Amino acid sequence: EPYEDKEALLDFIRNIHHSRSLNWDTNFPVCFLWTGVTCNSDNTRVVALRLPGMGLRGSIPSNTLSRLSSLQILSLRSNGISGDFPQDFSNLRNLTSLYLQSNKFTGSLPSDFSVWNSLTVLDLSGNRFNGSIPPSISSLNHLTSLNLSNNSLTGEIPDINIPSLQQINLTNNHLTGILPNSLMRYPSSAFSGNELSSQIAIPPATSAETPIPQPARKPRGKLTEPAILGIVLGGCVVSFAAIALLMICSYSRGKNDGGLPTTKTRLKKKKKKDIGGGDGKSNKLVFFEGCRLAFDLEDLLRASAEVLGKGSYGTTYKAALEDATTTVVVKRLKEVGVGKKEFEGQMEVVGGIKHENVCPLRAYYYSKDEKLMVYDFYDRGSVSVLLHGRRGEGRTALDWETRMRIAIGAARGIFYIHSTRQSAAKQLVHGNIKASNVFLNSDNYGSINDVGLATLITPTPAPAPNRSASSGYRAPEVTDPRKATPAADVYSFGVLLLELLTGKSPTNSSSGGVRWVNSVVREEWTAEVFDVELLRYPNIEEEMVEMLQIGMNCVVRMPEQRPKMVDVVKMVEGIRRAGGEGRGFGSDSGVEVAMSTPTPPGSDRVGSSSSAIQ
Ligand SMILES: Nc1ncnc2c1ncn2[C@@H]1O[C@H](COP(=O)(O)OP(=O)(O)OP(=O)(O)O)[C@@H](O)[C@H]1O
Repeated sequence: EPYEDKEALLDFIRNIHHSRSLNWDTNFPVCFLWTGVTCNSDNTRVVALRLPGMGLRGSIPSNTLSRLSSLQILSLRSNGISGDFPQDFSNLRNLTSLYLQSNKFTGSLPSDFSVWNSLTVLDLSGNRFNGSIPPSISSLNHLTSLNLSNNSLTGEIPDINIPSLQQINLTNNHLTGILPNSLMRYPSSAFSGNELSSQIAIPPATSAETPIPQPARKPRGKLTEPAILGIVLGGCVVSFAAIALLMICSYSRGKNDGGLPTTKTRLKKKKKKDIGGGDGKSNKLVFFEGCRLAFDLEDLLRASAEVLGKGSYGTTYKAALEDATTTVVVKRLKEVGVGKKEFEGQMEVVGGIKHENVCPLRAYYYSKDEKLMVYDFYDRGSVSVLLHGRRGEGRTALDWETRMRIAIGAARGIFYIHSTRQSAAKQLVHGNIKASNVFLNSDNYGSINDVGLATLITPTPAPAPNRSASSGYRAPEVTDPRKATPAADVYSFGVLLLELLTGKSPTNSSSGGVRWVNSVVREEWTAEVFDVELLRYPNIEEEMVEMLQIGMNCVVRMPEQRPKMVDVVKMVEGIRRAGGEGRGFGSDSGVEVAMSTPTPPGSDRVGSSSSAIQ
């Protein structure tokens, strides 16, 4: 814990009015749970404080934030803070980014800027600062962005000769005189709205900031491969899925149904040789309780099937029956690295899970040569498809509400999985959390698929473009996915959150996605980091910033420093609560829901520390 910084933060918040509630509870770990606070890697110091739009009012109490001497990023933008620029901020010598824009600061700018010689971004726009621009500002020789627009600054513009400075905006002040030579290289619109002598022609622009280029979005081709495979393999696949299902169902139903017509028996014999490996008699499709698959062999004979995709664990098929109401997904596993007993034991645990945020496993099949799993078909596709499918082609954007529900549902589902026992001695872990394994349940909340597979299967490289499909989500300490830990799932969930926020898939560039977010967050180019599709929704910025912080907490490098899933659920549910606008999410009690769900057969619940934090 950063004890001294914690005291400084408490002194600050107790002495300033804030209309939005903050979860700065002294019992919560500052570095993991406190809204807006980011710590260094060993959690001894606070390095960033971001409280945009928290309804802060009045002046900043002296000798509070100035004690955060390791602070690098300070954002208090979009509040109603008044009073002078805090003199004691001169103690914040490590500041790299200072965002105080859109407040009600008055008085003159600090006279000696040289104390912040690490500063790269300075935004004091949209306040009521007056007086002149201090020449000492030109000593900030790391500055890349300076925005003093929309204040009441007077006097001449000093010589600001900073080679690193890329953006400058001094518009809408009362500056006079002529523009110094050192600033001639910037667009004249950067100085409009002043009373400068007519040495330069000033176009009537309102914002003069050089637009930050949007990161190029690569076309996402995730759907094309299954489509192509579907076409290429169509013929044989249709027969495979239909025949496989036919055959396995005939095993399971043959006895009950009192025999099969001749034609089907012939098929049965054929498949027995093909996939049963001669031991077909003892193998059958095992349906789980609650499975209402209303198909029979006739239907299956006519079923059309297509490849949905090839993953690291095998090939996934969609099998649609002719009645147009029954569609199932069959996953054909390869390289199962465990024996029949262990496989069946695991399937019983997974099949026993009944939770609204975990996709149900309907049935499985095991023989020496063939291992199949049967799931419901989700016709809207995975979260990966919803997020990245058909970008730029008039697709329906995935709205913020749904992204929040995906995050909350996925968190609850993972927490439930972690609360289930794989065996008497072992907690169940997912091991392969990623957007293509999350679907929407009937309430549009996230639901986790592929439970229990990672630990069973010897991973083999999936075909491109899926080759690195899991690696962008994989925690750095995981070398063998079969040995994933709960903390590794937390990491992968963090990547999923960042993906929901940025609209960017981590799958194409190994951990590049996260590194990208990290670098952008450091600069707090907020509008840049978030998915452009989200910019159209009003009043969600604070929620996005909060989700971003949770994501960042989950992807810290050291596994023991990541929050536990029980806390993640509360944090994600708390995003909306923090907004305090009465727009909650149902019971908003995923933890409690999970805890009170009946124990799945064959699995004991692991105790949880959920009561520790309320
Ligand atoms: N029940 C389902 N309903 C609809 N689509 C599904 C279902 N199960 C899987 N898919 C989709 O089929 C495709 C292939 O899935 P599969 O699980 O084989 O590979 P993956 O998720 O890409 O990788 P991995 O094998 O590592 O999980 C994915 O796009 C996935 O989202």
